[in-house]
Amino acid sequence: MPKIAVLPGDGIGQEIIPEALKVLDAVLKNSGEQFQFQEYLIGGAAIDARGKALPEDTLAACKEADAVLLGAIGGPKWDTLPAQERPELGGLLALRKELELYANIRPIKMMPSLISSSALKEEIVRNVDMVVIRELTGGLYFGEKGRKEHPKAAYDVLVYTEEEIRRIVEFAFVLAGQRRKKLCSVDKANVLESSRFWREIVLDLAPQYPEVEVSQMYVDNAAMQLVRYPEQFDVIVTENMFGDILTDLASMLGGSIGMLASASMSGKKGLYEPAHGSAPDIAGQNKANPLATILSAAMMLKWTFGLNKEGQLIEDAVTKVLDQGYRTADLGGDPGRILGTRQMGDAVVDALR
Ligand SMILES: NC(=O)C1=CN([C@@H]2O[C@H](COP(=O)(O)OP(=O)(O)OC[C@H]3O[C@@H](n4cnc5c(N)ncnc54)[C@H](O)[C@@H]3O)[C@@H](O)[C@H]2O)C=CC1
Ligand SMILES: CC(C)CC(=O)C(=O)O
Ligand SMILES: [Mg+2]
Repeated sequence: MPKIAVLPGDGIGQEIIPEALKVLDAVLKNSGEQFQFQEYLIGGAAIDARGKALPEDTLAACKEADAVLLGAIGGPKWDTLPAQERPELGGLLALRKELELYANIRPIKMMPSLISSSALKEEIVRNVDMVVIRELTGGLYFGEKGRKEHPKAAYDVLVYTEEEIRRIVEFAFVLAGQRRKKLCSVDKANVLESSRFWREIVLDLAPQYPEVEVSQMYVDNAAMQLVRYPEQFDVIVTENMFGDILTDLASMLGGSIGMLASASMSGKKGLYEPAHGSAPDIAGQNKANPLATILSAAMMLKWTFGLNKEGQLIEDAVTKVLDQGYRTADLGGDPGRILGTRQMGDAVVDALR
């Protein structure tokens, strides 16, 4: 039986994961598919219970599992720990590296019923339909970091090997070939040597994908273009930190960070998680939007298990609930139709029936 390691993590991670499990249970029951779900600790919860952010049994279970479903990690309680011990570097980033999840896929698509939730005007966001491919196990987040004395200083090194760039750019070319065949590589090649190297590799690979129209854009311009004219983008491929920042920005085109699902892949194996964090400001209040996690679970069914019909059923159920006017607080809308986290999970389950 396929195994799914479930890692709720911290803050709203504890509230959104049960909703995704509820929805998965409903859709899998109808289809007769069986999976084994097992929960493990990660992040601050693991530090508190076990003294480290990524305990051995969690890592072993994630390596053995066919897929990992994760909520979110981190929070103020653990912010004063040394960087390597924190839930972020010691937990989630260590897990991504251990599982070699180099390709992070973040789809941003305007759902017609959420146009009024977007941060931008209708005519700008109406046709937004893009995927950001973020390199996830290299770059600035994984380079050497440290402090120096005399004079006091701190550093984080941005380094990429040729192989790391090649595999993520190839991944993006292939995906672009399956979509509208437009790839935009985002970098800072006017300043960074690693970006100049990245550009060379993009140009080297481009002739192998003649059907894909490729462009290169500086990251500062890309941030502006995402707000000015987002429908120009089909697939974006970019460095780890650039992708982290640009996708939080782009999430608001689609209505809320609470809608942005993600898959982090290495072959068929994947870790599925919402793009947002543990939202300490609303944790424990039944206010978090569980839809990014529910949509990440749909991505899991499609990308790891090839259950396209079941994944699509979940996506259609989410669309139906939103079309009916139901919202979580982050999406705004009619105050009479604002649901809590659990009630939104229930509404998606109802819509599956
Ligand atoms: N993948 C992960 O586990 C990530 C973890 N983090 C960690 O999370 C903690 C909080 O980080 P922040 O910078 O505040 O980012 P965040 O994404 O947790 O929250 C930013 C803002 O978005 C709101 N928000 C986020 N998700 C939401 C949802 N599902 N529904 C409604 N509103 C939502 C929050 O209430 C907050 O106002 C930090 O410890 C950070 O390191 C941050 C990003 C990703
Ligand atoms: C722990 C963070 C670096 C994670 C994050 O912000 C992200 O993956 O989007
Ligand atoms: Mg982020």
